[in-house]
Amino acid sequence: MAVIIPLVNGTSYNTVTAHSAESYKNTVNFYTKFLGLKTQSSKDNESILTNEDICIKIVLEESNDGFKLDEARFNELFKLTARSDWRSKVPQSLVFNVENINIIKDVLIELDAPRQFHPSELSPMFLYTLDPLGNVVGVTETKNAVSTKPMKPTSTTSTMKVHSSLPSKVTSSTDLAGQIKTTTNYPSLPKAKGHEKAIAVMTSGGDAPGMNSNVRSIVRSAIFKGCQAYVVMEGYEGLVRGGPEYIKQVTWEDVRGWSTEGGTNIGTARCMAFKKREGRLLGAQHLIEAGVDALIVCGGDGSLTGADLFRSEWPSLIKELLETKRISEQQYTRYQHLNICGTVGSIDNDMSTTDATIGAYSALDRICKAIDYVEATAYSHSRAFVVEVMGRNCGWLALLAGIATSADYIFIPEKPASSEEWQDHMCNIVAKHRSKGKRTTIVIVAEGAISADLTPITPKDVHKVLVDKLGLDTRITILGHVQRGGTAVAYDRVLATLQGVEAVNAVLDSTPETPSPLIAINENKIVRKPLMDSVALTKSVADAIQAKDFDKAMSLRDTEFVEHLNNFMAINSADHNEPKLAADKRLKIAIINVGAPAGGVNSAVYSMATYCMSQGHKPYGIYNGFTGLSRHESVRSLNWKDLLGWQSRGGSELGTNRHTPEEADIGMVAYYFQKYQFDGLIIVGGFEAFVSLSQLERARDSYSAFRIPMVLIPATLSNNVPGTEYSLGSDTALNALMEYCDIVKQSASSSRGRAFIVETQGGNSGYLATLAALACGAAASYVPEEGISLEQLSQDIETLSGAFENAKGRDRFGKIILKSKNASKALTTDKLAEVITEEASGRFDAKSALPGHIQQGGLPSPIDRTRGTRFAIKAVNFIENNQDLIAEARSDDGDFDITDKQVSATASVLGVKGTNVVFTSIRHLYDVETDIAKRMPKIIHWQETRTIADHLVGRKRV
Ligand SMILES: Nc1ncnc2c1ncn2[C@@H]1O[C@H](COP(=O)(O)OP(=O)(O)OP(=O)(O)O)[C@@H](O)[C@H]1O
Ligand SMILES: O=P(O)(O)OC[C@H]1O[C@](O)(CO)[C@@H](O)[C@@H]1O
Ligand SMILES: [Mg+2]
Repeated sequence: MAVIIPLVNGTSYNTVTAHSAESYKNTVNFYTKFLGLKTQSSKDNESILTNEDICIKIVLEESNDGFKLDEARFNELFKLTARSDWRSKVPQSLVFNVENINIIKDVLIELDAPRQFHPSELSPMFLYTLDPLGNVVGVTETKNAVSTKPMKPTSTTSTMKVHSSLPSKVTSSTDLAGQIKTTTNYPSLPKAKGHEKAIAVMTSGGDAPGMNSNVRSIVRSAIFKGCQAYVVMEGYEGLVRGGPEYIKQVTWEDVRGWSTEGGTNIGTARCMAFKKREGRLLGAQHLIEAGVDALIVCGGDGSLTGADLFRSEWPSLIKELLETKRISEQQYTRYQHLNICGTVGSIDNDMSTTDATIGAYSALDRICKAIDYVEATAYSHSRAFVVEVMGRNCGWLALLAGIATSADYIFIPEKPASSEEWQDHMCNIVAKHRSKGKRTTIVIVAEGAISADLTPITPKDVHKVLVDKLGLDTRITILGHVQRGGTAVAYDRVLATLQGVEAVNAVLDSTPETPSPLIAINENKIVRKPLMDSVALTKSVADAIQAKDFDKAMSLRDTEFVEHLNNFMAINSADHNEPKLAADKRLKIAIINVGAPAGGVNSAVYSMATYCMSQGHKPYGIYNGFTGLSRHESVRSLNWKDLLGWQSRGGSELGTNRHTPEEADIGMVAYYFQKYQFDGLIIVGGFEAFVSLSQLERARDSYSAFRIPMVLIPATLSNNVPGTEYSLGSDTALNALMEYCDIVKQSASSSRGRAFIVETQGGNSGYLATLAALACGAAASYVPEEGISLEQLSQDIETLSGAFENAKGRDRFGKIILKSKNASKALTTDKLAEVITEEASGRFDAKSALPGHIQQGGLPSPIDRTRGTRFAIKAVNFIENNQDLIAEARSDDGDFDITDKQVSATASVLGVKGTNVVFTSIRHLYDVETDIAKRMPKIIHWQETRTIADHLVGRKRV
């Protein structure tokens, strides 16, 4: 056995996997004792350890081999003496004296120079392989890919640089050379050998944008893992019909370019025959005839209900097939278990246990754009519009569109009212909005909208009420199938791609005992859920609606759905209903933008203000950042009418700049905080906003005006704010960049032998480049976290040349490469294009393409708008909830004494982490989790995405 001990520089974190409880404990001890790392967080089977330079995650996996390393052994193996520059300001360099290397047994050390040095400064990386007695039997110089050859033990003492690597598992020393460069900690994609399964994918039900990305990802992941990939054409219809025309084996090339295409290229259907047992019997027979071992179904609640039924009936189906001699004894034995998995693809977002279904955000995007357009003509004529959106049994599209466009009223099946109630309620709200000076009225009706007695509410019904009771000039717009059309938004492409990879993993992990999985997303994490439970829960919502138990239906919907609905009702009734809170609970809350503009910032301000109004608080806007405040006292009370339309606008209506309070004059900032007696502050912005919050928190000792709850809503296209995996604006930016890439890719395709190098913004963060590469199927991406090594560049040019030669003038061969502006100081984007063209020696050429500030986006994406609302309301709640805590810290004589807990709870960053939305103390984030010099969090949450993006385009890593 061998174990790899990785160390990593500050830009990322590595995962060390221990395979027994004891080695887990010892590994943790090792890092804490010898390297002085501190526990940042820990669970039973996982510890994250950091200091200012390193962040390592140690994970205990199930013991598979009884492998152990005890502490004494570690001591023996590693007499590590940290050199004096260990904690110096050379964050990427960790230098140790490693003694007694010749007695190292079962241990492999990857030795290398730090990652981000200029290639000319890099020393070679060696890979030592040791025999069971601890002798070094092989050394591989991986930089030049020198093959392993036996050699004598090396000297007992040497000074070496220990390089980062991300080994995900303990592996046999014999095949380490192949494994060492697999640097992933998310869904680990082993090399293509060993699995010989045939994995089929189908799309079913209504098509949804993103289905093609899902199919592409499943096909390529399956092939990558050494499986055969099949597609079932036309949904369940193809299963029922069977044969090679409907169940086809496909190749890597067959799905080229699919991620940019809307609809589903393998066809879909609503198949009545599959609802009957005879249809499913035929389906089982055809799957077995085609030799398919596993089926992945991408479809909505109906399709997955069908899949679940198929799975549960499988034993009886194959028994019948055997008895009627439609399959052989051998086939019966081989296909005992139906290996099935669901990836939820439907625009309706009506499947329980997942926050989003593939296609739902693309449909929402179409809806919001349409309503933004309608809004303009409604304003011109001062008209009302009734807009019908899709969603047969689910109001998600209508609800989210209601929030994203600040519609006046929505009708959804989950929250019906009696006929009289809804008429009065709607007219009341619309009339109040009109009386306050609003010229437009937008009412959104879900296709499945009903009243409390289950009678459908149609756009015509609503139209009649608006005309008859309010006398409004009213029009109806039915959006129809436009909502399902077009290419997928970035979120859906990424979701579909990651879910595809995870679905193949799940299928390969599956045993006859494993419940069939459904691949879901919770907040920002791809997770597996039992298909059967998800189907049952989804059905129970529909049953509750049919039984008119609407409270139950609502309680069975995801908590986020309920949260969105409450938020919509609160901001929609702002300023004309009686405020919720008693007078003594009402606060003065300020909001400010800091940093570059980002999509969703205005939504946050709009929602913060309207929510404050509904609660009874007084919202203030601080215009033009901290300099606006210190120089011009730019504080204005926010009023409802002035904010109309902000929800849908790009940029920053408050005005923004990058100055922190200290740069602006923190004394003046404190003075105005005192003058206006603010009870809480919400900062919306990126890294400068993060630094600003830290400055204000640390200045509480000197300025009592800052002794109030303060919270940061991250908003930056760089998505580099510590404490969160998502920042407002990053989705808008990703979509703007993706659309740009699709266009240049099309141009490259038409020119045949051409690649475009697209330069992305994002400072030192490679987030945009990485995610856009995944969404567009880019041939490569270069990011600041990795730099551009000449070896990798040569390899990429080689791969591209090979691809162009194979293309032989066919279409869909447009190539793009994403490059973060800061990926290399020496290689500018133009230079890179020149170098590639030169090196390609006429086989193809490269051109640079600079989207620049287009990446800030025009209209904010629905994701940024609705999350802006959600975060703003959570931020106000944070300020409300922490008033008492900070009051405790203020003593009578004006001294300020605050515990860590109080800091943490009263000055925090709101963020999405994994499956949760959390508040994290600014002091902790600043001191522990941030690389201030690089303006980056130490932990890069999207690291794994790079590996997947590379695998799916066949990029070879040096
Ligand atoms: N209860 C069921 N038993 C067997 N098959 C089913 C069942 N429900 C649905 N299916 C199969 O799944 C297909 C698609 O279902 P449905 O039309 O409800 O769409 P969906 O998957 O919910 O997607 P969407 O709602 O997005 O259109 C059906 O045409 C049928 O073939
Ligand atoms: O395209 P079809 O078969 O008319 O189905 C329309 C239905 O499909 C969906 O778009 C997806 O389920 C529903 O919102 C809509 O009611
Ligand atoms: Mg459905």
